[in-house]
Amino acid sequence: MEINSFFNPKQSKMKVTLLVVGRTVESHFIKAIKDYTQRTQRYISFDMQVIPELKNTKNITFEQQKAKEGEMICKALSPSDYIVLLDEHGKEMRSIEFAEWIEKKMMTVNKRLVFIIGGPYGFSQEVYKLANEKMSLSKMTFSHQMIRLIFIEQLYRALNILKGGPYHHE
Ligand SMILES: C[S@@+](CC[C@H](N)C(=O)[O-])C[C@H]1O[C@@H](n2cnc3c(N)ncnc32)[C@H](O)[C@@H]1O
Repeated sequence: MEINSFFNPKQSKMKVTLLVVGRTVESHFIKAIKDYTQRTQRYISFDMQVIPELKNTKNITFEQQKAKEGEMICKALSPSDYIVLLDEHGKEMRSIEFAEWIEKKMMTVNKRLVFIIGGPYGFSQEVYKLANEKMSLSKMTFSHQMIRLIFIEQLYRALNILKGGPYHHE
């Protein structure tokens, strides 16, 4: 990849949102997510939007939980959003390929680029139908809490690659 150290992500109109289901509960993830969020915000407009977790899930099936979470995910989206589901069955990329991908999106997406992490049982069919793309961060499955940190670190890494920074070594 040709690294463009003059590239200025702040000039892009694109806003990146990471949409998640349920608050982050573990303090070690909260701390690290905050750190990588702040680093990422030096480069780009980025926020994490949290859909409140469902209450009393013991009395409903996994499918019912996915459907209810799916309804809330759909409500949080708007027709102008470019939607990417983080999904273990999606397309895999190397970090440098993800940097190139995000650079293209900065030039073509003028509104929100929304990455979505599913709840503990994944996405409902309604959410899959809205997706523009599906992206995998590994063939392995991570918890819906842990993948937040893994994704934000990769986003920060991609932006640092585009700026020609020292964070990524290949
Ligand atoms: C515990 S996983 C759900 C697993 C569920 N069996 C499924 O098929 O989606 C919770 C969420 O974390 C995210 N996730 C977990 N592992 C992932 C991976 N390797 N790549 C991308 N996203 C992942 C996805 O958004 C998923 O909906």
